[in-house]
Amino acid sequence: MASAVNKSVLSDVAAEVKKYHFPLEDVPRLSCNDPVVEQMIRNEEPVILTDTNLVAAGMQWSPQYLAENIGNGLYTVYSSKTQKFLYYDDKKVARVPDFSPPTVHEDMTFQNFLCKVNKRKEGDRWMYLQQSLNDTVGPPIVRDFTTFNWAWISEQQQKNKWGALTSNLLLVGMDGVITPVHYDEQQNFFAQICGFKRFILFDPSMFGCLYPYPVYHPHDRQSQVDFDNPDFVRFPRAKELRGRQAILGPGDVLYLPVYWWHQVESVPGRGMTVSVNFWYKSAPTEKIVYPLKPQQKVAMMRNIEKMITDALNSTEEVAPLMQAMVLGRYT
Ligand SMILES: CCC[C@@H](CC(=O)O)C(=O)C(=O)O
Ligand SMILES: [Zn+2]
Repeated sequence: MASAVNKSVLSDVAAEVKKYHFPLEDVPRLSCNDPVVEQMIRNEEPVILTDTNLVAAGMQWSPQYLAENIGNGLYTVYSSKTQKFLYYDDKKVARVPDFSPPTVHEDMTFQNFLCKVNKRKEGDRWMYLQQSLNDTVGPPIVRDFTTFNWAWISEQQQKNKWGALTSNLLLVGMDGVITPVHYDEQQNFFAQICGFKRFILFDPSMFGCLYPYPVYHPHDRQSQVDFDNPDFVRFPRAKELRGRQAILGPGDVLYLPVYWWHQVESVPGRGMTVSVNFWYKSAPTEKIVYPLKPQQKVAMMRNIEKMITDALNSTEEVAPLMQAMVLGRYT
């Protein structure tokens, strides 16, 4: 099946998206039947799949269709003063006394969310609905959900020995919203339904150039580098960033490997976006093979940070202890 997204539209969108200080190479767009795809997924390389038919009847999930069919359940809607929706973990806020949450979240019906978006005026807060699909959705949505291409995606899960499907997040964004650069600890098949999303991706070995917040911080897994205004004094190695770009249109599915950094932008001027992601627990490490993969080193650094923070029972003492271990001895 040909790519549902028209190539000339994709090149128009590519010309519209914001440019940053780092070079970007295009992620390949391939048919899911291309033998190269199986190898790329096994090697944990990002790839855009143009013909999975993964979300099938979900392709009719326009914001209007969802408002008419999703029922009157309450959904999590984040609002932000800016276009950026920097994720924070509620459970870690207590550890950072002067932390001020960059977004506010409230539960509301889908209809109320859409009404607020349609009534929004210049200067009002930006809004982004992010809700795990669960059994509160209306019967038509449940029916559509059953038409997803579960045979194909379960085959990927089994072939790559991934763990359980942990959630399907329904993402409905205003035109122009941005999820700043971060990594997740799960494998992700990301299905684009409405509008266009531009992914900026960096492989896990770029950890040293993206300066994530400390593990105990509410912004754990998120980079401290602001791509719109990079602070090269605090974060000098951000100059070394070299990334990849994936522009997704309706029907496209991105394989986003675990620990790969990504910033996700709902392309301005192309309408509201609707996406559904599929998060899977990653495969357990069967046998340690050297040299270790960058992902394994990130997991190791996380465990060491957690262990030291818990053992010291103090966040302030972590850096002095690690500096005492390393400065003048290993550097
Ligand atoms: C809360 C998850 C947001 C999503 C990015 C986006 O579509 O804005 C993402 O980061 C992911 O699927 O991993
Ligand atoms: Zn993510």
